[in-house]
Amino acid sequence: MTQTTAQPQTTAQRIATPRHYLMCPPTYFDVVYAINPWMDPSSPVDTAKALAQWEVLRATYEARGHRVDVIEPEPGLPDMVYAANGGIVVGGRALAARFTYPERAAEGPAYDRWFDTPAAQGYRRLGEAVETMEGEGDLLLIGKVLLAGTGFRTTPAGHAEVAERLELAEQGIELVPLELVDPRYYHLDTALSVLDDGAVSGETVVAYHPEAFSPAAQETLRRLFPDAILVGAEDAAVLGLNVVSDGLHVFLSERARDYADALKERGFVPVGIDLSEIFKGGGSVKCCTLELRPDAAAATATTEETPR
Ligand SMILES: CN(C)C(=N)NCCC[C@H](N)C(=O)O
Repeated sequence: MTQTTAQPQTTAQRIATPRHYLMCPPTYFDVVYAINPWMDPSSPVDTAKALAQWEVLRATYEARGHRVDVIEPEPGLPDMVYAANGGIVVGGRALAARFTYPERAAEGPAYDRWFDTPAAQGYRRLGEAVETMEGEGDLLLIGKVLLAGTGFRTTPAGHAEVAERLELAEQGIELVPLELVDPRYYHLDTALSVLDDGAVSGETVVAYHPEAFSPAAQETLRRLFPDAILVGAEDAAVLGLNVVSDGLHVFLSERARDYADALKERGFVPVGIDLSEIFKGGGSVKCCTLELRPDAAAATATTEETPR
């Protein structure tokens, strides 16, 4: 069970900061192969319903003031809706994914090409990864730490390539590997939510399902985040941890009830979303959302150069 208490556990001020997201409509979404335990090709998918649910998610972000860009979906790539897997963008540097399974291989080049479009102006296109690396599925930034999942998809060599090509050391970012051990939680973002990077509130907050991690990774998480929200089996099993947070609003599966209560106690505003069709492919809110993080230094320089 998710650990909750009756009283608010924080005095920290939660403040939403505007984000830039990339999403891909589920126009060609289907479950025609099984590469994770959630996928059952014999169970029918209602693509029109998936599209309607996805539109609600997009509109919900926009209503909260976030910018959403959309990548053109490609026929024959039914998992392309899971934009978070398409790459990783930190400090304006964009590295496209290299997928584990051949069924998704063509998504890497598709996401890479998007970084050459006018909407991607301001982001530096680094091309595709050479090593296996499934983007924000396994790589979650919190402040100056990049939490990096491994065990099922992204490899340690993929982590090393990310560190080098995104120039993490130069950006003052430390990569922290975390081993996943339960095949249902095959990507880091199915087992851990980044809720607050502490930039505004001064309090870094994550939530995670401890049993999804190796004993060593659990120890690392306890050390880094002693006040984390621990999410129980029931909420984890509806992919409740697969959330997007803007520092105040936490967009998550409407089925993760205890987790939503725990979020309220910590001063967040949970925003429940129904993605029941997209869930059939083994993903939820976060999977549909790639966060694009501009180069803060370049943005500051541009602001300073702008005549008043
Ligand atoms: C949390 N994220 C981004 C994900 N978990 N992605 C969903 C990927 C689903 C796809 N069928 C696959 O197995 O690759």
